[in-house]
Amino acid sequence: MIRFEKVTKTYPGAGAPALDEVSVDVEKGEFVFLVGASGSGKSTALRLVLREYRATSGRVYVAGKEINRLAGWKVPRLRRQIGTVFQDFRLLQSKTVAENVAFALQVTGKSPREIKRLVPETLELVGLEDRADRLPDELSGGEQQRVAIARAYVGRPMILIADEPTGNLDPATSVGIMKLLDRINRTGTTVVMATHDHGIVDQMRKRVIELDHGRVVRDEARGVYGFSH
Ligand SMILES: Nc1ncnc2c1ncn2[C@@H]1O[C@H](COP(=O)(O)OP(=O)(O)OP(=O)(O)O)[C@@H](O)[C@H]1O
Repeated sequence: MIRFEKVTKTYPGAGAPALDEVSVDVEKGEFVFLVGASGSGKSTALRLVLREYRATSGRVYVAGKEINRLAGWKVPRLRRQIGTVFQDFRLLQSKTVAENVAFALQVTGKSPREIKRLVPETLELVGLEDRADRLPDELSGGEQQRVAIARAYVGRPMILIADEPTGNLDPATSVGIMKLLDRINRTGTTVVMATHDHGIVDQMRKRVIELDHGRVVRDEARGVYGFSH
């Protein structure tokens, strides 16, 4: 589903590359934690998958397509197949929960009928059916992150990318968010999550890929966060 072949990304003006000849292969339906110290290249790897940047060298494949070569006008279609969740939720503050989730479908041109079906279904999946008409600032952090996950998932993407999704949440709330991501993964969605959260990684026992100065230094099935951090 996601394949990096000797991918190097050097930001303009930077000395060392942010990613240095990274090769990894993530199969459809996998759940992968991306770990490593701050600055090790995790976000850069995720942004390459979204074609926010192009690799300086090497190849990035998403669903079999080499996305460095993708024409600019095809990038929105690529991104529609990838849901994204971030540490800071990024909800539209003037829209209700249901409107935030619906908006993700409206911009992709889904019909009002489809939207009417998918939004309540997805809010139920994330356990927020009774919050549909609230505004984001009337919700707890954990609830806001559930809205963000609903918005990321409502279009049924092939891939869900989560960059520090539990970074602003307490441990108990984080566990709930992880259960939700696990449930989404079980529907067949490939999940890649960058995190500093030792507790979560150790508890979930999923594949762990560790980056250090832009290089893959560990890739383990059912791994733990690691001992060196
Ligand atoms: N837009 C950018 N322009 C220049 N350098 C950048 C840019 N984004 C990241 N970098 C550099 O690339 C390296 C990798 O950064 P990246 O954000 O990918 O790391 P990270 O592992 O996600 O870190 P964190 O855990 O703090 O989010 C760092 O040295 C960073 O300073």
